[in-house]
Amino acid sequence: MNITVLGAGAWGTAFGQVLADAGNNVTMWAIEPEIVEGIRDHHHNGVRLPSVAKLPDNMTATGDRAEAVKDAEIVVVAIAAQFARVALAEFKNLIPQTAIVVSLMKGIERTTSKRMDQVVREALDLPAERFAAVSGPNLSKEVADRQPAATVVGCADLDNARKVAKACTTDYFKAFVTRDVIGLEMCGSLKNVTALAVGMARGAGYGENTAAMIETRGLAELTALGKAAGADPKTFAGLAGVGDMTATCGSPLSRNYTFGANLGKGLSVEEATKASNGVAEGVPTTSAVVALGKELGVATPLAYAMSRVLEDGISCQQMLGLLFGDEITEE
Ligand SMILES: NC(=O)C1=CN([C@@H]2O[C@H](COP(=O)(O)OP(=O)(O)OC[C@H]3O[C@@H](n4cnc5c(N)ncnc54)[C@H](OP(=O)(O)O)[C@@H]3O)[C@@H](O)[C@H]2O)C=CC1
Ligand SMILES: O=C(CO)COP(=O)(O)O
Repeated sequence: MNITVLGAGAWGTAFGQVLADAGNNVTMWAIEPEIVEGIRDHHHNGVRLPSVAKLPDNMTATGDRAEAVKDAEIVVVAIAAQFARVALAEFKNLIPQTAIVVSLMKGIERTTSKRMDQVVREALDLPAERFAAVSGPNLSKEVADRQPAATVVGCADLDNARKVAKACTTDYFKAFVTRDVIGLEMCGSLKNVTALAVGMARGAGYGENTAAMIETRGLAELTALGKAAGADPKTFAGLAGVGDMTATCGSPLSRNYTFGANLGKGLSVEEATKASNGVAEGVPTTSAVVALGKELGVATPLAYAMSRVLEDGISCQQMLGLLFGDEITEE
């Protein structure tokens, strides 16, 4: 198949390699000429994925939007979530009417509290059956190293989910399918907020008990919010839920975990942003989750506590103190 990936960041490029390894012709679109030239002329993305010495031969790049998508059967979107709407507006009349559009993004739009399925479909005026989300425990560097991993492809039309899953299946990358797009979106976005908190606790020197407490309460929070948004509770126990929570909250390869760890070590939000090796989606997503919780009538103590860290600079101990009320409750 001809597949175009919009955004040659770490995950966009690593997923592009998966698609190329699966036998597809892959075109990466990027704004920065340095990235385009690197991938097109040298099969290397030295800016965002330097660990891969040589990207596959069936992977090229362009900075021209029309050229990028003109023959695409699948268009994959891997742009930082807060910029997706603006970036996609430029592709609205260029993407073929038959193409399936796949989002790899894990974030909630801060200005609207909308999930990426909503943002992408609104920006491109796309029917539900032509939108798919991909979410799972997929730290980009490990996937780029071709370490065994699995993911979940969600689409309202299960045949289209299968088409996308087949397109990204290799001997090291396995894709499952689901109809639960909302569940995938909620898992991917909210685990980033939890990873910020776990990272912060680790950076402050706390151990396994504290990390497990935050992860478990984070999972409870994302399950409650996801259910209220219309997700299937089963999704939270799967790869995109518990799976991604485990990977992201347990690895310094995660930008969200590392951002949190830097806060825990005493860096300011500004300093942690400067130190970040790519987008930490949990940062802008945190306040969007708090707003979404209010909209859906679901308590979001973890997201609220992290929003106080990000907005008011409260300490790790103060953040942890906000996770629980004073009264004794059932778990
Ligand atoms: N890295 C990972 O392990 C995983 C990441 N994800 C998700 O995938 C998404 C992308 O992540 P990743 O590739 O790692 O992030 P990076 O930080 O490596 O790259 C961000 C990408 O967004 C692009 N971008 C930013 N602003 C704009 C804009 N205004 N217009 C167009 N493009 C823009 C960047 O382009 P430029 O380089 O030109 O600035 C770059 O391609 C995120 O939502 C992330 O949560 C999901 C699973 C795994
Ligand atoms: O989503 C991820 C792994 O599944 C990557 O997490 P980060 O965006 O925090 O690096």
